[in-house]
Amino acid sequence: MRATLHHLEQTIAERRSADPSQSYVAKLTAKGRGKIAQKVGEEAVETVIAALSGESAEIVGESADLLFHWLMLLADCGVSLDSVLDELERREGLSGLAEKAARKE
Ligand SMILES: N=c1c2ncn([C@@H]3O[C@H](COP(=O)(O)OP(=O)(O)OP(=O)(O)O)[C@@H](O)[C@H]3O)c2ncn1[C@@H]1O[C@H](COP(=O)(O)O)[C@@H](O)[C@H]1O
Repeated sequence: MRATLHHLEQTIAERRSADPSQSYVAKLTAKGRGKIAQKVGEEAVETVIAALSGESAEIVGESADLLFHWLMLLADCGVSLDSVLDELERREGLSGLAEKAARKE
């Protein structure tokens, strides 16, 4: 999971400055952060609709679109994927500590 997302993060970083006529990443980047954010919102809504329909293939496809556009938004904001994954791992550690504390009570 980490490796796939990191590879896509790297690809996006490389394609941002490509020829917009040859690259979707470059084309959307050129439209600005507002448009990238809008795409994230649209793909999130499409993922929700797919989830409510219960169609696994739709959920997979829309989730992939969402993650891809979310990575594009992170790149545009200069935020690394690692910083988000690190935050999730920090929270996992916190919940582990909370569980240990609860067991001691
Ligand atoms: N993972 C993706 C990926 N997922 C979705 N998309 C594109 O995202 C677009 C948005 O989907 P929509 O259904 O909203 O289509 P749309 O109607 O064209 O949307 P609008 O832009 O018109 O709003 C589609 O054109 C898809 O082709 C992607 N485009 C690229 N990638 C990855 O990015 C890499 C670099 O792509 P290029 O920049 O095109 O070289 C590729 O090798 C892939 O690994």
